[in-house]
Amino acid sequence: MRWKRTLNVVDCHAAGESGKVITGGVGQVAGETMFDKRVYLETHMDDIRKMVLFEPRGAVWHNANIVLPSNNPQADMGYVILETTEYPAMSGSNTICVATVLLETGILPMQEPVTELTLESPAGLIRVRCQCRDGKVTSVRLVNQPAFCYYLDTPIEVAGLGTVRVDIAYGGMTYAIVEAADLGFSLAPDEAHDLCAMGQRIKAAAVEQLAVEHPENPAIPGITNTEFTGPLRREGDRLVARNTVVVSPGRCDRSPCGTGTSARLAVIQAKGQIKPGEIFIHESITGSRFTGEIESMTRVGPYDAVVPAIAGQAWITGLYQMGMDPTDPYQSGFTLSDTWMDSASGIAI
Ligand SMILES: O=C(O)[C@H]1NCC[C@@H]1O
Repeated sequence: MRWKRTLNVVDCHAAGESGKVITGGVGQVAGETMFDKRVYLETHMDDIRKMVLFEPRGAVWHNANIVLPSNNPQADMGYVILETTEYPAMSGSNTICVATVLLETGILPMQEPVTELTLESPAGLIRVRCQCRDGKVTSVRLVNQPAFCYYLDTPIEVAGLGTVRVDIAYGGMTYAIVEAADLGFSLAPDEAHDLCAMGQRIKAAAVEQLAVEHPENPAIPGITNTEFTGPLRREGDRLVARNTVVVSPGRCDRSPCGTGTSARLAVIQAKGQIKPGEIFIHESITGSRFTGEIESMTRVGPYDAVVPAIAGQAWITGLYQMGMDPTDPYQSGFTLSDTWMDSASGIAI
């Protein structure tokens, strides 16, 4: 056997959502910042993302992260996030997996009961506070880059559905946010397939009808996900709500989605439904939970923005080497529209 590439992979999930962490085997990635490295990976090394996430090695619900040394003197480590259709600037579930793997595999030293880290994501520095006990990371709380709303309660025309009211918000990824009940959904697990089909149509209409551009970095991808939200309710002194994010190319996030939670915090703050410091429990379609909170308010270009903090837990599920045999016909992997909903049936995208 002679592999032309060998990656060291730690399989992990945060609240049910996959977040593989690639700890070695990628080699040099050019660029000063993690955003530069993200661009370099996308333009020169995208075969790695396809190898890891496309079939036959990956699946539509897989995500991955490449851990890289950071040039920022404030950062303990950097990482670039790889998803099935994009390289997001930020991801909550993936960041929780990265912090957990860095500490639980000893790449960075763990201090009990609390380890503070600063990680450089493509979106910028992320401060992370990990609760640790007996060698296990029991909670990761990250302070995300600012989240803000591009549009609130804006009507769009969706093929076959008519007029749908959406909020468009950025939380590290850009979301078209809709009330699930407006479209007849309760966010039950058996609705996942129908939510994905409808979510993709809403996203396509939003992309076509509502322009977005991140004011500080126009290279950040535009609207790529639809977030279906359940009603916001009070339980004691906490706000609680259910949601599901339909991640491109059309599958439900298994976790409550950290960037989706950040975007929702921006929306409910703008609508006067939450104040800084109040605890917001966001529940996924699988029943898993993240805790959200607005740390402070800020501005991003012309927009009022929230600085969101998101907390959740991750678990390592495997540790192995993934290889590429030079005679393997699927060097760039493939996708099939049975599970890769919006992909061409047949072969690689
Ligand atoms: O937690 C999040 O932000 C995400 N989970 C998978 C898709 C998003 O990156």
